[in-house]
Amino acid sequence: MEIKVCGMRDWENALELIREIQPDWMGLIFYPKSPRFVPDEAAGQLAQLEVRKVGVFVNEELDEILRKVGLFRLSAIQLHGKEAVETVRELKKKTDAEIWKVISVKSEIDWEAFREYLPLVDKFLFDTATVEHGGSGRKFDWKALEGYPFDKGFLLSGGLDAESTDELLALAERIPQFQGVDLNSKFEDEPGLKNIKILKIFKEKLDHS
Ligand SMILES: O=C(O)c1ccccc1NCC(=O)[C@H](O)[C@H](O)COP(=O)(O)O
Repeated sequence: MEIKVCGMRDWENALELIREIQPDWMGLIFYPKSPRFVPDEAAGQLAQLEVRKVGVFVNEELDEILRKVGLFRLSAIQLHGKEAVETVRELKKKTDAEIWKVISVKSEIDWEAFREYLPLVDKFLFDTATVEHGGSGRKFDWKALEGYPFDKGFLLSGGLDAESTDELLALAERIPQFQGVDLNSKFEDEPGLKNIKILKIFKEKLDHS
């Protein structure tokens, strides 16, 4: 199962994460209202990290997204707002980076609303719907995923913690398109600073269950 660790911004913490966990993806948040927001000044260090980086954007201008892709050497773009299909189509014409569309879940999911995104995106990512958009530390009811109708792979996020591994592995058995997890606030000592020991426990439980 793939692991994305989101909301990184501290250089030493990021180096330790890569050394100890080797995540498949590291998430950098470019939503100015987030307590995990990464400023341009951090690019000099973070762009050099030897890990695939995904930039998280909420209803951002395309030019600004593309600027960050270059500045931070992003491998993927996570669209975490209400980005319309036409916006995603325009973005896809302008970048080789992967594009991920977030599906924010309140209760039931209107799958047909996402069908048009299929040819344009590399993954979906499910998260709990909240006014802050992300990083809520809250799970949604994963029963909503049981009817997932597409072949496209997806990541799951929203309040995942070190105790979630058994349930996650059971879900992956039932839904093969479930490719990986996105870990954030439940693994933090403070916003933007991850507790590597707890992440290690999570990874070991996932690998040895
Ligand atoms: O984490 C944030 O501060 C954030 C703010 C606004 C949009 C997205 C944000 N995070 C993006 C992610 O992909 C998180 O990992 C995801 O929301 C899950 O977070 P958590 O519920 O804390 O596990």
